[in-house]
Formats: sequence, structure tokens, C-alpha cells
Amino acid sequence: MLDIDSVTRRFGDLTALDNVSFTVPDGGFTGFVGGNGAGKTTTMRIIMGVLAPTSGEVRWNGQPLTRQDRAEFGYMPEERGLYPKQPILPQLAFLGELHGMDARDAKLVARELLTRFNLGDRTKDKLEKLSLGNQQRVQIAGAVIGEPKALILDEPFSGLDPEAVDEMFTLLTEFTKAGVPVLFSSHQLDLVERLCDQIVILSKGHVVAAGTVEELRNVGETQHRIVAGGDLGWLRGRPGVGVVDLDGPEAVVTFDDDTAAQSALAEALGRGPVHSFGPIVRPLSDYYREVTR
Ligand SMILES: Nc1ncnc2c1ncn2[C@@H]1O[C@H](COP(=O)(O)OP(=O)(O)OP(=O)(O)O)[C@@H](O)[C@H]1O
Repeated sequence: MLDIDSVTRRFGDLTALDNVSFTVPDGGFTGFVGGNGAGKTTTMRIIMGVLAPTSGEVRWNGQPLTRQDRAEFGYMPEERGLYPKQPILPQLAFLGELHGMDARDAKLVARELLTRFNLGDRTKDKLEKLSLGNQQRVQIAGAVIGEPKALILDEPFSGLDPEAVDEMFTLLTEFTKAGVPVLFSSHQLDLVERLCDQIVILSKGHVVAAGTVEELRNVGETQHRIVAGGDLGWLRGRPGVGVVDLDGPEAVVTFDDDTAAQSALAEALGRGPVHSFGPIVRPLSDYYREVTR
């Protein structure tokens, strides 16, 4: 478990991170979202020791994170770690060795990863010869080689087509299943919503929301949509019901509690057919816009 505790980072007059705290739990995906300049990369660099915090600390399983801990993490930096002008297999194998694998195993695992990404026949190619999507796959392979204890991935899915995203996600799931905490940043909210167990939203250096997708979606009042056979005007003024929008047989309402909802449904059924009745699932993007405004 990785704890980012009250981390502040200043660059001259600019406070890029202001008292940022959140936890990346074991065995799950934590999606780190926020607009340009929100501070995601700075946070990840501080986790990986590339930058020092102005104040605050990062803990690993309750203890201050050490250089040795970091050496066991897999990291995909924003600027990407692999060399464009060198062949891909030896680069990956070298990273495996840096993580403590012996040379033979590192080469074997590197080859396995590349084969898995349909790059088994490209092992001697320089990175720059691959398509951008394939380069990205190799960069991800570089982060996961060597049995990392945690994965810190800066925009790992950018530039990948949906099929490649799913492929990478399947690969990363093997790590979360083994208990590895995974933190990844992304601009693609739909993707984060679909893939993550937990989301941390950063805005202008502040954590403005953190929780599961369900928790964040359900912040505030839940609205219900009702579509009936006849006019729903009778909902107005009914105790326990707040009408948000009403147009003949269609209404969007809030209920004070479940009893109010059940009794309104019973009344609607008593008056004729009810075609649909249920909570409106808010897209996370609504919530995101609210908190990052
Ligand atoms: N080395 C630096 N020197 C000065 N300012 C910096 C430095 N690194 C980052 N910043 C500033 O800190 C703020 C946060 O930047 P950061 O790159 O962490 O944001 P981000 O959320 O990763 O953005 P993006 O999604 O655009 O990559 C920005 O205003 C950026 O200009």
C-alpha cells in the first residue's frame, strides 16, 4: 500500500501540489485524473524519487519510501524510459536485470512479453521503427518486467487503440490479482471509469475527490426517471417527491426516501402503464466537471 501523505511541491512561486494525500491500495487500480497541469506527473515523480517534495512524505506499507523500495517499483515516466535508437529486446532484458533478474531469465521474460504483444518477430528492431501504439506496448512491458512490487504509470494508455487498451489492461490485471497496487494517470475519463477500482481527481494541485466510481457517481441526490402511459402532473406537490423536470408522461424526480419512491411507483401503476422507472446513472464526467470547475 502506497500512502501519499500531505505532499506539497513548489516550483518557485508556483505551488504545483498543495497538501496532496491519497492512498493506492494493494491489488487494485487507482486512476489518477486531472486536467493539464493539475500535478499528476509531479506526484508520480515524487513517488519515484525523481523530484523531492517541498513537504510531506510518501510511505510504502506504513514506512517512509526508500530508494530500495523504489528500485522494486515499475515506472513508466511521462517522457518514456526506453531509447528510440536501440533494439527492443536487449533494452527490456536490461531493465529486467536492473530489477534483479539474472541475464538469462530477463531475456526470456522480455521475449515472452514481446511475443504476447505480437512483437515476437520484431525483437531486433529499434524502438523508433515500431508504430506509436507498439512503442507504447514496449514501454509498458518495460515497466512491468522484473516482478514489480508497485506500478506507477504516467498516461500508459495514451495513443493506444481500444483493443490495445484491453490487452494492456489484461496484462496489468495479472499484477493487481497478485496484490500489486497500480497507479495510473489518464486524461480519458471513460477509460478510468471502466477500468479503475478507485479514482483520485486532482485539480490545480489539490485532491478534489477520491473514491470508487460508485461513490463518486452517487455524490449528491439521485434522480429518477419515470416514463408512464399518462400525464405525470400529479407528482407535483406530492410529499417526499421533488420534481426536477416534467413533460407529460415523462418526469425526472428526486425522492426523499425509498418509501416515497415505492408509493409514487404504486400510484403511477394504479393510474396506468409504467414503461420505465429507475435511478439515472450519472456519467462520471458530470461529477468530474463539477469538482474541477
Ligand atoms: N520542473 C518544473 N519547473 C517548474 N514548473 C513545473 C515543473 N514541473 C512541473 N511544473 C508545473 O507544475 C504544474 C503541474 O505539472 P504536472 O506536469 O505535474 O501536471 P500534469 O497533471 O501531469 O499535467 P499534464 O496532464 O499536462 O501532463 C504545472 O503548472 C507545471 O507547469
